[in-house]
Amino acid sequence: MREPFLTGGNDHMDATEKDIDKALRPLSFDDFAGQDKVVENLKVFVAAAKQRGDALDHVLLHGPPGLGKTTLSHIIANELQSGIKMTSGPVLDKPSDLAGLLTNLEPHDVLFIDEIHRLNPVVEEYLYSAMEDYRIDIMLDSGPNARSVQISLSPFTLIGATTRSGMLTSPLRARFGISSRLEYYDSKLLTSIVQRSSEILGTPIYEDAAYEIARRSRGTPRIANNLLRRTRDFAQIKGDGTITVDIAQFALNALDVDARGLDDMDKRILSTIIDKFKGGPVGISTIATACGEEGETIEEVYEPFLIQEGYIKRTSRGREATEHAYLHLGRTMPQHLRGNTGELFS
Ligand SMILES: Nc1ncnc2c1ncn2[C@@H]1O[C@H](COP(=O)(O)OP(=O)(O)OP(=O)(O)O)[C@@H](O)[C@H]1O
Ligand SMILES: [Mg+2]
Repeated sequence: MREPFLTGGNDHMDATEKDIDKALRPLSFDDFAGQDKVVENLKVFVAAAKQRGDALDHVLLHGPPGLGKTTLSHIIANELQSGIKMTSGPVLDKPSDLAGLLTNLEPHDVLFIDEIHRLNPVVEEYLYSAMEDYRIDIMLDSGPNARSVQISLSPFTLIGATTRSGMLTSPLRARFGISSRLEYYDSKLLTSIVQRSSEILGTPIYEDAAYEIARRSRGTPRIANNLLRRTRDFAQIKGDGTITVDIAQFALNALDVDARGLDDMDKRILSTIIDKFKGGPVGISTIATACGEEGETIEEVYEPFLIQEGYIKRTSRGREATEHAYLHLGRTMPQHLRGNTGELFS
């Protein structure tokens, strides 16, 4: 398993870490760095809905973990000056769970459903009429006494977040009027995020040190903030509390984050493809078994970055390591594999 602080949400954190996490979270569009196009559009849609006195249309936010989907949802609710209720796909077990949440919404409130690709299909059916007509039909009793009652809901905005938009059913996807994809951040943006976070934490940091953390954060603000927190520990214990580039390099090496931001599991995936499967093509489930990780996690968390950075290729026959991956691991790509460009197939 990958170090938990690099991947998942904040479930593993203790109270203080959660407080820090909260303090670092941007609260308005203006605090939110990057994703310019997404943010510009959302600003317009929010302002227009407010001006008309309507609920904002339903929003789907998709993209790899840690890029700001949950953060943006809170920002949207803040900017709408509306309340927000949070839940997640796997938690909504029964239609009554959903009905309970929906009937408690005030007009124009936001209902945030994380991991919306993991909704129970029965619950999902109920969501359709809620999204479309702001009403739900609930069955009372069963057998001969069964009857359905219709409950009207306040106009609300559903914000769905997912790392796997491909797994959404098309009826659900079609009910989102707004769909935004978050992309990985470049090092410059991440540098400014690291600088902002250090300021909030009260930790002095040199710009080159912020950049060092940024460029080794897999394009992901959550990872940048986590690496910053750990680097701050090293600065406190091994230095005078200020984060210099030397401290940053020392900390990142100690955390097994390499010069390109690849961590232990990334490297394990690449070396598996190269050493065990002669560079591929090899299927994701085979890679997963060989690496001792869930296939889903590899597909959601690791692979998108490795593909974007050009270390692996998805072909019709599976995943292949690129020459870039061979070089990064200090290997030479066999002559017969060079120029063997598999077609992009997803
Ligand atoms: N644009 C940004 N500017 C500054 N900080 C950001 C930005 N985006 C995300 N963050 C920080 O990164 C952390 C992770 O963001 P968030 O929890 O919103 O990601 P997510 O996309 O919901 O991830 P997951 O898919 O794992 O739920 C947040 O705590 C926030 O502080
Ligand atoms: Mg989230």
